[in-house]
Amino acid sequence: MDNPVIVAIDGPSGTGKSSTSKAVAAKLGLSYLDTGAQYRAITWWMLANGIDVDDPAAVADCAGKPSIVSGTDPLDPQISVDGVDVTTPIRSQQVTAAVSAVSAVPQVRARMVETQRAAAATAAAGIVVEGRDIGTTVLPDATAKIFLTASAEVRAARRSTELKGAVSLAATQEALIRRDAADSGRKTSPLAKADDAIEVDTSELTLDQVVDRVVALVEERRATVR
Ligand SMILES: Nc1ncnc2c1ncn2[C@@H]1O[C@H](COP(=O)(O)OP(=O)(O)OP(=O)(O)O)[C@@H](O)[C@H]1O
Ligand SMILES: Nc1ccn([C@H]2C[C@H](O)[C@@H](COP(=O)(O)O)O2)c(=O)n1
Repeated sequence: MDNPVIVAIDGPSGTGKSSTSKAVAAKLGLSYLDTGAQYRAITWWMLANGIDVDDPAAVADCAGKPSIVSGTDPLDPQISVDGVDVTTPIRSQQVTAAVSAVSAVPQVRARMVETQRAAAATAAAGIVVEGRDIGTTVLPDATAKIFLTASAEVRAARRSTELKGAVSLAATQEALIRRDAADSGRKTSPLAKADDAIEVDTSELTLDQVVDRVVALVEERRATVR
């Protein structure tokens, strides 16, 4: 039997990690884990419980309290906190604005990384894991590591379309750049491309083209490690 294939997909906000990862996992018959959703879920819990997200000590004290359960079906990725389905509320502007601060706290990261490694270790056929530090920290021995990029203009335009113009293009771009700076600048496992990751610039590619390219890269890597 083939070894489970582990695919790490990292990159800044809005580069297409989630869309690509879900489609690649579905095509290859693999599980899927959205680690950003996990950081959003713990952030949602902190906000719901009145924790000051700008106080790292307060966040660290509570890091072990919520029980977070992530689904790994690429066709229906769900996430719950203490039994509450938070798949939709974790996408709110309030959570988006607070998630970089919460995810910079080492105690939060330690807990999430443990659950992420456990999910990868128990995925029978293999898994596509997306985030910011998967190739560098969480799964450094992944079969294939992909780092997605796209220009800030393209990423903001994509998000703006998704938000149906509810927020201005300029404000969307500014928020993306601010979040990337916070995620790249934190001390503990910042957003970074692993030395052995393959960079795919998605600016000029359709989603289908990105998915085909990533599937081909995974198949190539799989063939060399078989
Ligand atoms: N290659 C592409 N061409 C056009 N639109 C795309 C492409 N890839 C993704 N999109 C769209 O861009 C938006 C952002 O994509 P997605 O949520 O997959 O990015 P992400 O990197 O996971 O973002 P985040 O890190 O903020 O969660 C979505 O609306 C998605 O449909
Ligand atoms: N491996 C990860 C994944 C995500 N984060 C943080 C940083 C992001 O701004 C935030 C939300 O992620 P998104 O849903 O936009 O992919 O979560 C991280 O630190 N490490």
